[in-house]
This record gives sequence, C-alpha cells and structure tokens, in this order.
Amino acid sequence: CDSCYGPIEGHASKHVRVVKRMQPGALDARYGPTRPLQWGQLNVLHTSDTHGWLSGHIKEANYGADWGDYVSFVSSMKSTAESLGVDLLLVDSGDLHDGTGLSDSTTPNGEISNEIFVKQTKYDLLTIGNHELYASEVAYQTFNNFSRAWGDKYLTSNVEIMNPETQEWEHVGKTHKYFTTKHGLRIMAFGVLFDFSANTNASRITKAADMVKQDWFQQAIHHPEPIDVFLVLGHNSARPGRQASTMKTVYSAIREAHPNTPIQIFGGHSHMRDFVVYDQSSTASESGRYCESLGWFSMSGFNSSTSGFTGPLNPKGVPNPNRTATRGERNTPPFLYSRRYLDWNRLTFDYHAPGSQFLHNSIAHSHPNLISSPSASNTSFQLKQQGAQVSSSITSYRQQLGLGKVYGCVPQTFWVTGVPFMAPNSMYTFLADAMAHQIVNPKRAKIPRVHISNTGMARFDLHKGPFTMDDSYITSPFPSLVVYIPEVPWEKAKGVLERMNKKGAGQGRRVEYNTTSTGAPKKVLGKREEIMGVPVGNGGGRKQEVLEVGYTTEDDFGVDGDDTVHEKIAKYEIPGYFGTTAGFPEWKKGGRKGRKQEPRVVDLVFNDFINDDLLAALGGNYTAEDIKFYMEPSNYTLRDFLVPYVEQNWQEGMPRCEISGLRPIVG
Ligand SMILES: Nc1ccn([C@@H]2O[C@H](COP(=O)(O)O)[C@@H](O)[C@H]2O)c(=O)n1
Repeated sequence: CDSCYGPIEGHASKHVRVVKRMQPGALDARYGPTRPLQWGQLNVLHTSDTHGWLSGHIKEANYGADWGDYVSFVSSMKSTAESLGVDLLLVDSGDLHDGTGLSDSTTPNGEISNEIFVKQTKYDLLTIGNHELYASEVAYQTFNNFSRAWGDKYLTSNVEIMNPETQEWEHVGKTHKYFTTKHGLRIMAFGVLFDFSANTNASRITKAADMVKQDWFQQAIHHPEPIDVFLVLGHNSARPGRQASTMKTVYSAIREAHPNTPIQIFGGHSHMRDFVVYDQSSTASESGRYCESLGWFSMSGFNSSTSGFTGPLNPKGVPNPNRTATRGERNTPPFLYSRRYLDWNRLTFDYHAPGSQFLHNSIAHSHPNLISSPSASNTSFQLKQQGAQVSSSITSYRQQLGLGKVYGCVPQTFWVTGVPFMAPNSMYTFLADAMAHQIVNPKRAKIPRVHISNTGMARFDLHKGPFTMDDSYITSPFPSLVVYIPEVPWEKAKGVLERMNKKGAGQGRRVEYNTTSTGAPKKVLGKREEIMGVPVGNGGGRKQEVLEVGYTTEDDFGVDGDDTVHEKIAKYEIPGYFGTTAGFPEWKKGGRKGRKQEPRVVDLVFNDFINDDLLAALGGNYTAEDIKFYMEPSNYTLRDFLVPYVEQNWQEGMPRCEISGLRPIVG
C-alpha cells in the first residue's frame, strides 16, 4: 500500500505484527518498569502538551503506544481504583494542537484529533493551552466543540472568548468546579493559563494576579461547603520562576484563605517532567509532552474527621505513598505523597495494568507473570477491544489524511537539541539548507537572500527512516506565511539575526526546551541507585545490560521519578532564531575563487510569526507595510517546503528506508 506507513516485508526493523494494536509500523519498547505504582487515597493520572501525538511515536520504540492503548490502560486503572476503594482522577493540562499530521492536517486543525481525544477517554478535569488560542478558528472550535463536549470539567479560569452570538466575552469553559469524588473527597478545582499574550484577539487572558482578585475566585475559595483539597490545573509551569509560571500566585491566594488545606497543582507548558514541593501540604506535578510521558501522582492522609473521604487510609495489597512534603519542619501534616513519570508504551501500560494490552508475541513470552495474571480474563479482552477500536479509528483517519505516504528516506536523524546547534546533524543545519533550496521565488531568484526563522518553528527531531506526510507536520507544523522585505541594504540586513538572538524570542517562545528536569533543589530525597540497583527488567527478570537514552529526571523528590530507567539524553542550548544566506554571487575575478561576494542588497525572507521581532532588530524606518508575501501563491507557508525538498534530495533507499527506532546516545 503506497499510501500507508506500515511494516514492509524484509524491512530493517524486522517488525512482525501479530496483533492489531498501536499503529502499524510502530515499535515495541525493549524493556520497561520494575516497580509497581504507589496507590493512595487520591490518585491522579496526568497528561499535558499532547500536541496531537495520539498515533504515538511510530519511529520510537520507547513511546510507541497510541491513544487506544492508553484508553485501555486508563479503563483498567479506573477499575483497579474501584476495587481498592480509592479515587483515581484523569486530568489534562492542555495544548492539543500543533505537532503532528493527525492534529494539524485538518481544517481547522484538531478537527479529528480532538474527536479522538474526547470520545473514549474518561477525563475528570481538563484545561486550555496557548496552542488552543493562537488562531481564532481553533479558539472557536475549542469553545464550540471541545469545551461543550466536556461541560463543567473544562476549566478556563482566566481565558475568555468573544461569543459571536451574544457579542459578549464568555469563559471558554468554566471558571471552577466544586465536586465530590466517588469516595467522598470534596474538591475545588481551577484551570489557569500562564499570562499568555500572543493569543488571537477573539480571546482574552486575565493575568493570574488580577484573576485571584476577581469576585468569582474569592467566592470560590470561600465556598460555603467544606473543601478537602484544591486542585489547580494549568497550562502553566509547575515550578515557580520557570516559563513565566503564575502557579505560585494562585497557590498564595488560596493559601492565604486556607493555611492547611492540601493544594495539588498539575502544570504544563514547559514540556518537562517535574515535581515541586510548595509546602507541607502542597505539591505540583508536570508530566512532559507529546505522549512520551504519563504522570502519576498519589497522596494519602485524609481521615474521616478532617475530610469527607470514605475509603481506606491505605489501600491494601499495593504499595502506598510514603514521602512527606517537608523541608525538615516538625509537626508535619499527615499527608504522604508519591509521583512517577511513565514512558508511553504498551510494556509500561501492561506492567501497571496487567492484561490491559495486546502485547506483541515476543514480549508476551518474556512476561509470563503478566500474561497469566488474574485480570487476563474476559473483562480484560473487552478492555483491550475498547482501545483497539480507538487504535483502528486512528489508523483509518491516518489513511484518509494520507499521513503514512512516504516521500523519501531521512538519511540520518536530525536533532533539535540533541546535538550542538548547527552541527551537521542539527535540525537547523538541515532546515537552513532546505529553506535555501526550496524557498525561492523564481521571479526574484537573481536577488541574494537572507533567510531567518524562529527555532521554535521546528517542533521535534526528524528520525532516520521513511519521511512521511506525518513527518512533514511533525517537523514543521505551523502554517506561518513566508514573507519578505525586498532589497534591504546588506549593511542593514547582515546583523539582523545576531541582534534578534541577542534580544531573545518574543513571548510564547519556549525559553527552555528540555528533556530532563533541571534546576531542582539540591535536597535529594530518593537516589537513583535505589532504582538502578534493581535489575532493570526486560519483562522476564533478566538484567538489561544496555540502557536506552531517554528521560532522567531530577525533581524535588529526587531522581527516582522515572518509571523506566534510561541513559541521559544529550541536550544543547539553542538560540531563538536561525538563518542562512542563499543566492549570493561568487567572486569571478579578483577575490579568492569560491568566496561569496558581499551583495549590495538582499531580500530578507522570514515567516510572519516573527514579524515584530524582525522589524525591531532591523530598525531604520521599516514598518509592517514593507512586509510582502514572498512566494506565489501568496499563501505558501512553512508547511510547504519540506515535502518537495525530500522528493528532490532524499530518494536514496526508497522504498525501503532503514529505520533506527531508538534514540542513540549522541553528542
Ligand atoms: N504560529 C506559531 C505558533 C507557535 N510557534 C512556536 O511555538 C512556540 C510555543 O510553543 P509551546 O509548546 O512552548 O507553547 C512559540 O514560542 C514559537 O516558537 C511558532 O513558531 N509559530
């Protein structure tokens, strides 16, 4: 089938499919977790920054599960919570758009991925991200469809939209929700976006510092009925001081009114795994990005005299939370906590919810304990089937959208932050070259060009293997228009990139692009040796000799949060912008052969997301009036140059491209 991405006979990955789960062609993880989760009275599974990755990471074994596998996992975990007599909530911190073909190749984007997200996934609370607010069509889709589908579970405490019917500002979702869980916990929840300002003017965001003074918020925190715990969701970094987080502002406003009540924060936006201790009864979790990580949080300590909780203090037959959120204080409150960051693959899901996954045969054999577990029963079959339906609907949507169509073979992996900026295998070396080759207006081809783009336009590493339509969105998902300022004197143009990088990217750009948590306090409560000392299982109890690279997180609870042990992945800083020159004349006579001449004028070519920052760095009398469309047709965007580049330059190895499937140690 030439329109689908799947296993090919004799394919280098030698992947043999025996069951219909995950997406065709996706790889299985080679090894997984070794420690059961700690179940408390309140348990939470947390997603954030999924950015459309519902098909899973087809080229990466470690994150190969799709949304269907996850759906089965969640259902199984909810049943386990039920049998333990405790609460399990599912929460999401937003940013569902901009990252893959499944979310971004529809009009408006999110049309299909949102439907998959909503259909079978039993979320209890959700909130909005900045990527739901860049474009008004997406903001209105969120308001009209997504928010309505979730009703009072969708919390957008500081985000409003202009309702075209009433011509009034209205919250996209609800400001807050007061509810009682199945087992009696009385919860007040909010959903607070960071102070985002690059939003469509069809929306408006109230700064957290102003929001906490609003009447509705004050009334909510002084709610007449008892509150056992506050939950603060937010597309908003969990760690104060990171990425313009305003979580501390919300926390402080609640703490002022409730000195001892637990406040649990579930953040997002910084694309990291993190856990932060705010005080003895308040902690914050952040659970990564792109369906690579699933966060687990649990706590105990609620009793019948101080809360409405009706279940056991410690659920039986499972490990329980065992850490206090103290900084050495005495007279600590009774609350105990645990947190874990799960890798998004079926091995992980089946380890923690035995029988919830259709495992690949080779893994099934090395997991005899899991396969013969009591839950591998009829119920488990139904559970698997439920997710399998979601998986197969993703497969058919991918086919409809042509996402598996292969255009060429990626010769080597190109890294966003995994290698030094502008190294030969840096994403930006590749993009600069592809832009210089492809983004040329034939009518202006004789005029030398300077191409400038924001590094944030590239969202993910481009893995060795088939280059599909999906990969073109995964690498460059934004429909930013290609624009230019004609014939700028070279003397003015040549310093622009450097000046832009000196100033840094404007609001909305990720300041840190990280795969490991940094900046955690020195206090380390759990040591990596504790998990490294345990033989790392490959399912059968054999020692895994070679660790694959992946997340190695350090947070306020220490270094034992990652559910599966990995080798640290390399990470290099990247500036806000990158660029290249193209079409410069070469010296013919005089100067040294091969050296480029300095032109008198250049076309300054960029994308409209960075108009303001570029104009500021260019200075002079240039204004927005000087910015024109560069390509014909004028609606040419950053989504349009990769496929033709690949068709022209990456045909070697077609049609059976070699795939690595792993993140090798680089750098
Ligand atoms: N049209 C757009 C929108 C966003 N970006 C880039 O994405 C960054 C924000 O992404 P987060 O996941 O960190 O919220 C933004 O800073 C830009 O770099 C873009 O390039 N074009």
